[in-house]
This record gives sequence, structure tokens and C-alpha cells, in this order.
Amino acid sequence: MSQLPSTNETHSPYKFISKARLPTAHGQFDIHVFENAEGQEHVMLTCGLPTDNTDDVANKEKLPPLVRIHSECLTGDAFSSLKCDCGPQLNATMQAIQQEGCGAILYLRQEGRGIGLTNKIRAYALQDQGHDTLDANLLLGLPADARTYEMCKPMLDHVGISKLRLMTNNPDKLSYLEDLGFEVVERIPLVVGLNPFNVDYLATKRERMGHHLNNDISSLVFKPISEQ
Ligand SMILES: Nc1nc2c(ncn2[C@@H]2O[C@H](COP(=O)(O)OP(=O)(O)OP(=O)(O)O)[C@@H](O)[C@H]2O)c(=O)[nH]1
Ligand SMILES: [Zn+2]
Repeated sequence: MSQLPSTNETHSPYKFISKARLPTAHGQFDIHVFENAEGQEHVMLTCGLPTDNTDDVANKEKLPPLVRIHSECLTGDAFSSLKCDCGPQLNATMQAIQQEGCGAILYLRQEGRGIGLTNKIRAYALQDQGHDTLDANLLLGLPADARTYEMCKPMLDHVGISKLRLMTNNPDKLSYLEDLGFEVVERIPLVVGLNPFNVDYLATKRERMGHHLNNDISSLVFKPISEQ
């Protein structure tokens, strides 16, 4: 079995490396890359922040920026997998930030809730046999969620965000950010991309992982991809 990087050991701190413009189908972002001494990378997309050369005075009048902390999901983000809600969540976040004209997406390279791609596919194989997303991790001898969030601090500090509105259904992300000293003034629910293949996954996240999701996910309307 491939080794799970130890999340308990102290990683060297992440440093800002470079920033560039990134035109996307959803609009213009800046992309910032951060790296630590071990060569681990994380990415942040921003738009409309004072450091993106916008008018500082105008920004002071606005609500705190929208922020999304998104964990890497190759299958959902790149391959449009229907097993999870990651792809639609990423798209919805990019659209919301563009609509509002200000915000940041921290794209953390913590594939598979931090267990890595290989182990996530092993977990998917167990899910094919009927195990849910949490038990599949546990059966592999891995934590249900191996992610850490300490890298958010240098990333958000770099663009001067201390107060924010967080787009998530995951209560852990809120408490981690607050523990890091950030003021989360609002949690914005992000319930998109429900489909017949991920309804059980989302129900498990609600029932066993404490995610803020509708009590009756099955009552949410399933929208075909073309309408999402
Ligand atoms: N181990 C494992 N990881 C999964 C599975 N399905 C999705 N993932 C991973 O779960 C993570 C989803 O992360 P986020 O999009 O940040 O979502 P979240 O923690 O559920 O919280 P939200 O902010 O509410 O979306 C990604 O790293 C996915 O690769 C699964 O069945 N098993
Ligand atoms: Zn996913």
C-alpha cells in the first residue's frame, strides 16, 4: 500500500512562489502558487482583492471576501465524476466569486481527503462492494479525513484576508480557520451537483461526518449537468 504522508508531522512552512493572470471560462482570476521546502504545492485563485490591483478604497466598503477552501479531487474536478459533488462545487464557487467580483479559492492538494489518489481509488473499489465513503477509508486502515489546514494561514495572509465569508458545508473547515485566527463572519452553504450516483455519499457526509446538508437530500431536485 502506498504510504500516507504523515499529517501529524510539522511540515515546513509554505511560501509564496509566483502569481500570474489566469483567464477561465468563468472569468479572469489571478493564480498564486505556494510551496514548502519539501516541494509540496498549493494553489490559490483570486479576483478583485486589493492585491489584484483593484481600488483599495472601494474594497473597504464591501462585505468580507467570499472564500472557498477546496480539496483536490482529480476524478470530480477534472473528469466530471458523478460520485461526489466536487466539480459542481468548484464551478459554482468560481461563478459566485466572479459574480461578486471579489474572493479567493484555496485549492489544496489534499486528494481523497488527504489519503492521496491511489488510496482514494482503493477506497472507491471498496465502495463498489457496498461500503460507504467513511468505512472504506477505515477498512484501508486510514483516517476518515486526513486533511490539515495550516497552509491556509500563509496563503490568506499573503493576500491580506483576515475576515471572510466561507463557502462550505463542512463544519471542520470553519473551526480550523477560526483556530488559525481568522474571523469567519458567515458560512455560505454550497449544495450543488446532487445526482443519483452521489446521493448516498452526501447522506453519509451529513449523517456520519456532521456536514450541514439538507435533512432530506433525496428531496433536493436533481438537475442534469447541462442545467447546473
Ligand atoms: N477518501 C475519499 N475521498 C473522497 C471521496 N469522495 C471525494 N473525496 C475527496 O474529498 C475531498 C472533498 O473535499 P471538499 O470539496 O473540500 O469537500 P468537503 O470537505 O466535503 O466540504 P465542503 O466544503 O462542504 O465541500 C476531496 O479531496 C476529494 O478527493 C471518497 O469517497 N473517499
Ligand atoms: Zn470529489
